[in-house]
Amino acid sequence: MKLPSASQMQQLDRRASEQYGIPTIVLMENAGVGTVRMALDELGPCNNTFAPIFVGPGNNGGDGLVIGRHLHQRGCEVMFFFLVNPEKLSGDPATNFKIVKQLKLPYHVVDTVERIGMIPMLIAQKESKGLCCYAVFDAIFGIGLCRELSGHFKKAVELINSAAFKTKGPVIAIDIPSGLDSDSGKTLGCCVTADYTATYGCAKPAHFLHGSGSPAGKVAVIDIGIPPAVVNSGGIDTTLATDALVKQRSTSLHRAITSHKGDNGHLFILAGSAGKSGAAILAAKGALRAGAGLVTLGCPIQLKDIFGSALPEAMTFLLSGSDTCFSIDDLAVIERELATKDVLVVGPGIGQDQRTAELILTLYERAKCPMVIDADGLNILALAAESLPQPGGPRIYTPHPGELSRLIDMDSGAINQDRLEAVKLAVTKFAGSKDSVVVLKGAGTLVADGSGQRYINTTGNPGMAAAGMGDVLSGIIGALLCQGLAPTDAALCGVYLHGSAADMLFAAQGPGFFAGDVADRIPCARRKLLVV
Ligand SMILES: NC(=O)C1=CN([C@@H]2O[C@H](COP(=O)(O)OP(=O)(O)OC[C@H]3O[C@@H](n4cnc5c(N)ncnc54)[C@H](O)[C@@H]3O)[C@@H](O)[C@H]2O)[C@@H](O)CC1
Ligand SMILES: [K+]
Repeated sequence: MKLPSASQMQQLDRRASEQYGIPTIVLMENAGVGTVRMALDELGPCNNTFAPIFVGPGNNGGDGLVIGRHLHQRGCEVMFFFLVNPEKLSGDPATNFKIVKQLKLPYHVVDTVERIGMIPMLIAQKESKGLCCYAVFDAIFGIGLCRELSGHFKKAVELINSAAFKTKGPVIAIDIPSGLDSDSGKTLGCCVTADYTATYGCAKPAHFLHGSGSPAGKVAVIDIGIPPAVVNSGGIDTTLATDALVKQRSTSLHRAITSHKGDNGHLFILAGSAGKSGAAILAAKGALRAGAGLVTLGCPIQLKDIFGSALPEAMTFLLSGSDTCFSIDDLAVIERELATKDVLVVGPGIGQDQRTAELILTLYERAKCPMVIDADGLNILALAAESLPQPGGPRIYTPHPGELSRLIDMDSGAINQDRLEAVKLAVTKFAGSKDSVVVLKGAGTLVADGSGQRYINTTGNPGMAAAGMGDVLSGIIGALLCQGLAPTDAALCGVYLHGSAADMLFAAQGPGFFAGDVADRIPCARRKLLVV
């Protein structure tokens, strides 16, 4: 599912009307009718109910007027609350206002903070007639929002979000919750927290950038009649990682009946150090559960006993360059080992010892195989950012916002304000080459590649904010690369499977599961996706 930016969406609307002659008022009518159908499907009939509709100054408000008209036709008592003087509306919203007036539908102008304060009393009058609220419709601002909410606009949003209002009925946001920036997901002052969002033509990035905590609630995409050819030629570079997309990108993971371990790749992992041996075990576990044929853990001498006994399915390769950590003195033997391996995972728990840093930077430059770089591997790259060599092969970087902040020298607060832009910056500024992929972890994990494509993941939950989750993910991505997926697909499918496994645990028991539990669920998540 393509996710256009606000300006791309405006272009799609424009092309539908200018190139194909579809009048914008028809698009608006389709939007309103589609929303009412969605509401009826979700909430049941609306006769003998009432519905407050908050109407803003632009076309989003116009959608609200169409919705009100069609609810009225089905027996609902609509109450329009205009946040601007409706006589000053122009274009399609003005036309729809004229129809509302002809139909003598009741409306109130609430264009000051004081007038917003009167809304609860007006609603109480409806309730005193024994009517229940069907839903509250937020048609204040859509993708045309261009500055922070203030004054009575802010007050209206606060009223919709207030505890007293929430008990009245579900909130349905029109196109996008008012106050939410469509491209970045940033809240401009404050934003409506909706139960449902009816969005038009295409969903927008902001609907999914907050992961399972989205203020958009359940999102329904309403077909308003924009020809698919317009959407497909819109140059949209952001895509939602849906079940269908991930299925399509992972079909090559299907196992032949005659498959043997040699067919499924050999992963080499450099992870862990004294006190952080668990990072290596979790990465190896993630990789084995995600189907890597063979996994070998590079092993500093001091960790020999732990690595040897913790996970019998993984092999170990003793590295004697340093007792406690990986070292540049291990380079020759590691390079020999890599000749028989398909993919390298580096970073979880390795620390930032100078000898380790030299090793990682040299491998970054020389290893021809795909390399997944996580945690301290990323911190080492960040410290060397000024003189970073060109990578020797495909590289997949898996930072969380703090690590990305060090990598691209951008404040992590600024990264969180616009994660889509930050991940794009990272893949161009830092990663550079066509085969580079950046995975920005968090609620609504992002994947960006050197071709300019960006993906928003749809799986995962707050239970994943726990130790070792990233280690498991690096192993999963390494395993998918081993099984032949291209770097972008390995990252995309890896984050999806990781989140999907965690979602099974969250549904069964809520937060408190371990990273290792997530690894153990990967085969179920994979089976759900691939059937085999
Ligand atoms: N153009 C089209 O063909 C279609 C547009 N549709 C609807 O139109 C919406 C976009 O319409 P518009 O471009 O008119 O934009 P909006 O309706 O989102 O609002 C833009 C108006 O709000 C004002 N504004 C922006 N931020 C403000 C703030 N913080 N405080 C006060 N005023 C503020 C702007 O100056 C402008 O007057 C979409 O989200 C969708 O709901 C749908 O009807 C489908 C068809
Ligand atoms: K809205």
